[in-house]
Amino acid sequence: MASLIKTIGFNQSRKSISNFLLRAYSSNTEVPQFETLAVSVPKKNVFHVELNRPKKANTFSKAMWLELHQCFSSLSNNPECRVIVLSGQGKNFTGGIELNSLVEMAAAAEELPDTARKARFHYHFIKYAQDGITALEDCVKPVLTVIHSACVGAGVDLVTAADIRYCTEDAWFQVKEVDVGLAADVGTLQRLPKVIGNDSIARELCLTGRKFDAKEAKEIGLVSKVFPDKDSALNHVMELAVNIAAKSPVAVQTTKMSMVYSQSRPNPDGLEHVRLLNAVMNQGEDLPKAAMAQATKSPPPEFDNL
Ligand SMILES: CCC/C=C/C=C/C(=O)SCCNC(=O)CCNC(=O)[C@H](O)C(C)(C)COP(=O)(O)OP(=O)(O)OC[C@H]1O[C@@H](n2cnc3c(N)ncnc32)[C@H](O)[C@@H]1OP(=O)(O)O
Repeated sequence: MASLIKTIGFNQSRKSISNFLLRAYSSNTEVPQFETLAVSVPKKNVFHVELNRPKKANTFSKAMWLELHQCFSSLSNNPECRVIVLSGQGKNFTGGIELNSLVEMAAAAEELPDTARKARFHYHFIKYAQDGITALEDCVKPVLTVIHSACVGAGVDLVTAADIRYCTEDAWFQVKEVDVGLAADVGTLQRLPKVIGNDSIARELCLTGRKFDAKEAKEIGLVSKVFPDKDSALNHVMELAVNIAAKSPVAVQTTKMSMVYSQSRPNPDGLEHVRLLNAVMNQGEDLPKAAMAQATKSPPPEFDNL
């Protein structure tokens, strides 16, 4: 390592040295590549997924729905990945669905000969889009989001499928589907009321499509913290991600699975689910290792990837 640093040269700043080491570290880790998403590994076991269509306000193209599904499914199965940070590149988090793709979808369905075939086409397209969003919830690794500027339409569907949401002071939100002639169909109507725990506010936001700002998002519980800007939000979220990534992946991932399962089920079902999960997971090495460290006030132990 010393010779590696020497070759970088003395005139480079500390920051550029750490960036170099970051890239060197990343190159040893398998990082999936996509057209509409940028994936990097800024910290050990922490993957950063960025919506990457900044010139088009990170709108959801047909490819983006599929790539979200592929990306979060692959990270769910990647043992190196313990926590995922999700944010957007450029000026906005996302402007929602690419409006021309909605028009194209309607036109393609119109080409079909009858109602049954048109309906089946719409059904498959909606499922295709839903799968891109639900992939965040199905992913067993926690997904922490940083939302800045516009988070419109499908953006709200996306962030309500994540585990933890932070935003910047300039963030604003809009469940805009009703204004483009649609009932939101990729998750907001199901998840937003549960996320904020207030059905009346959720219905008001979904039925009116009115914009709301970061302050209101915090008040209603859509986001848990508001930061002055994207850099400070990302710095904070990376610290949080590192903290979670250092914990037992068995405990963290089982916690997420149990909370997702229990979100829309009666408590007895959730309790049975976690009983069955822990009947298996408690046989792993993480429980005795972590419990012993706590009991003896030892430094936190290291855990194997899962
Ligand atoms: C089965 C799937 C069901 C899913 C349904 C989902 C529904 C929805 O998401 S409804 C919401 C649809 N989105 C909108 O109505 C937003 C429209 N856009 C805007 O309001 C603004 O563009 C925005 C606030 C997002 C950003 O404003 P800003 O001033 O920062 O940038 P712009 O110059 O307006 O945009 C930059 C370029 O991006 C293009 N663009 C933005 N949004 C969309 C969009 N939704 N669809 C297509 N293109 C979009 C914009 O035209 C600019 O492109 P260019 O002119 O080539 O520079």
